[in-house]
Amino acid sequence: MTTNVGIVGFRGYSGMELERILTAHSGVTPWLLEHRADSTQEPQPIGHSGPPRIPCTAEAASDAGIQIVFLATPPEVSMELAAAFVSAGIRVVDLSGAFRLVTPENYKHWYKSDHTQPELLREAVYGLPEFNRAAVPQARLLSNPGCYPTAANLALRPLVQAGVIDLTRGIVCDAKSGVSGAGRKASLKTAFSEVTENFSAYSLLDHRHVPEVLMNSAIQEEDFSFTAQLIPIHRGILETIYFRAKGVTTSAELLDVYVNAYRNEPFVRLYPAGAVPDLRGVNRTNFCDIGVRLDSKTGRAVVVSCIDNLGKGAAGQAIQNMNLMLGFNETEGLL
Ligand SMILES: NC(=O)C1=CN([C@@H]2O[C@H](COP(=O)(O)OP(=O)(O)OC[C@H]3O[C@@H](n4cnc5c(N)ncnc54)[C@H](OP(=O)(O)O)[C@@H]3O)[C@@H](O)[C@H]2O)C=CC1
Ligand SMILES: CC(=O)N[C@@H](CCC(=O)OP(=O)(O)O)C(=O)O
Repeated sequence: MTTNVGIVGFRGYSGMELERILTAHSGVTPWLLEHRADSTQEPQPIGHSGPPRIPCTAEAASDAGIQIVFLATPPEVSMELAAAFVSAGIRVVDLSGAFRLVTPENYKHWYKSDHTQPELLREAVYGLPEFNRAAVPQARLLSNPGCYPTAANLALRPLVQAGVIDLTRGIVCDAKSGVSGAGRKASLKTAFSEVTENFSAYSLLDHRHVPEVLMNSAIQEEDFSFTAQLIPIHRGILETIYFRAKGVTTSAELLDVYVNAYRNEPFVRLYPAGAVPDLRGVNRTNFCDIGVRLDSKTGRAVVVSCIDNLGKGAAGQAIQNMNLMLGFNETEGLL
């Protein structure tokens, strides 16, 4: 007997990745929730029509016995759908930024539009299991973290908590993302000729993922500089994080902070002191790979944190959260 789960936004990049992983998951059966019948119907190979499709309504999902719905949709769409599903007693895992920022004012400031579901926003559980695993199983509305913040928070929070960053000298997070991070919808920014053999920075000083890093790693805005950049690859996020160390003098000591924090974490992999991970190592996985180097003479430190934006940055992490919500082994379907 498997549990029925639904995917809205299954034609998008995160939705497709959800379908791919959930199809191979031993405990669930995915259903596709069709939000509009006029969307392009992509041809299916003969004999491989994929999961069943039903209309994207709470009623149809209830009739199909769906327990959890994944929303791989833009934030304004997620807000409305989350309200409808939650009030029908169907749990939601939302992949958008709609429910990550705690207050409607903060949401409006960074996402430039009003929040239409302030009560649900208060109730939502932020699902970065490495930091708040205990709250995830009971969530009715699970807010899946953003891609850049996942890589940044997994790298920064243990170091801030251990007090080994000299915050008075600032942190610089130089972040690079593959083009799938911008979604599948056609745009000039992501057109092949704009992206290929190119490399560009965007959203300088006001990227909407900044507050998500600050609130989860207890860093002040004035101490954190973040720049998002687009690199000509399909998937992957690599963040190079620079700071001055405090109270530790070797790469091994800095690495030890991570070893202690992530000893029992199945999805955070640490590289030996001085060695660094790369994007190929995390491609199509739910891992976050971290490497560190500290210059003993000057105290300058560099951390490299890598994820697949569609894996640990979106669908993989959403399924890790689903596993906790449904009482499965946390790694089911993901290793
Ligand atoms: N891409 C990434 O790396 C990450 C994305 N996210 C977030 O996850 C969400 C999905 O992202 P991504 O997969 O990249 O986006 P895509 O642009 O690839 O896909 C968006 C999906 O949303 C659907 N959609 C659009 N409008 C509506 C609507 N009015 N009602 C219902 N469905 C709608 C689209 O359907 P159709 O195709 O039929 O138009 C499409 O399937 C976004 O909020 C994004 O910010 C979060 C972390 C990482
Ligand atoms: C390369 C690229 O454009 N990446 C996107 C990732 C943001 C994203 O997915 O946004 P939410 O999860 O917060 O909705 C961006 O920088 O806006």
